[in-house]
Amino acid sequence: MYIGRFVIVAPDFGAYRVSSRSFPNRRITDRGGTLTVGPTPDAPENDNPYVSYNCVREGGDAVVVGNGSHVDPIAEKLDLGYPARDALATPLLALDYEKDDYDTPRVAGVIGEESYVGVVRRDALRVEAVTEPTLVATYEENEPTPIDFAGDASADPAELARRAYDLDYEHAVCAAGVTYDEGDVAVGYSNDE
Ligand SMILES: NC(=O)c1ncn([C@@H]2O[C@H](COP(=O)(O)O)[C@@H](O)[C@H]2O)c1NC=O
Repeated sequence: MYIGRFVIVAPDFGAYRVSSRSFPNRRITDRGGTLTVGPTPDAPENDNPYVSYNCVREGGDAVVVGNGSHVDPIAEKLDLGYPARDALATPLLALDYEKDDYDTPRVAGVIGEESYVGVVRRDALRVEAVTEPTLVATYEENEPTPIDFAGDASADPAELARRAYDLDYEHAVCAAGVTYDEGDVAVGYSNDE
C-alpha cells in the first residue's frame, strides 16, 4: 500500500518518513540539529515547492516533525511559548493543505512535555494529544491512528528512523527519528544509501 509521507508521534519519541512515487531522489541532511529533506546531487531539476523543507526542527523545549514548510512556523510558535496544541493548529490552518494535484494534506507532530499530532486536509483539521504511538499519513491513512511501533525516550533516533524506513509501505525514500527526554532532544535519520 502507498500512503505517501507520514509521521509517527508518541509521548517521548517520533518519526517521519518520506515515501514518494514522483520525487524519489531525495535525502535527509543534518544542518545543526535541524533535519532537511532535499534532492540528491543526481536528482533531476524540479520546481515543485513541496519537495524540499525542514522535516525536523526544535522549538521551545520540544521538537517538531512534519512534511513541509509548516514545520518552521510550528517551531517558531513553540519558541514564542505557545502550547503544543496551538503551535500545531495555527500554522496548519494558515498554510492549509497543499495546492497540488492531490490536495496533499500537511501532517505534523510536536514531541515534548505534551505531545500532539496534527493533520490538515481539504475536509478537516485534526489536532490531538497522543498517549501512544500514533500514525498519520498524507494518503489513505490520513486519520491519526494508533500504530504498533516500539520506542521510548532512550531509543536511538537513527534506529527509530531505520524502523520507520523499513515499515511495509511502498516507495520508502528516507526517514527521521527523534526522542524527547525531559527537555533533551536527540535526532537521527536514515537514507537509502
Ligand atoms: N513532503 C514531501 O516530501 C512531498 N513530496 C511530494 N509531495 C507532494 O505530493 C505530490 C505527490 O507526490 P508522490 O507522487 O511522490 O506521492 C507531489 O506532486 C507534491 O506536490 C510532498 N508534499 C507533501 O507531502
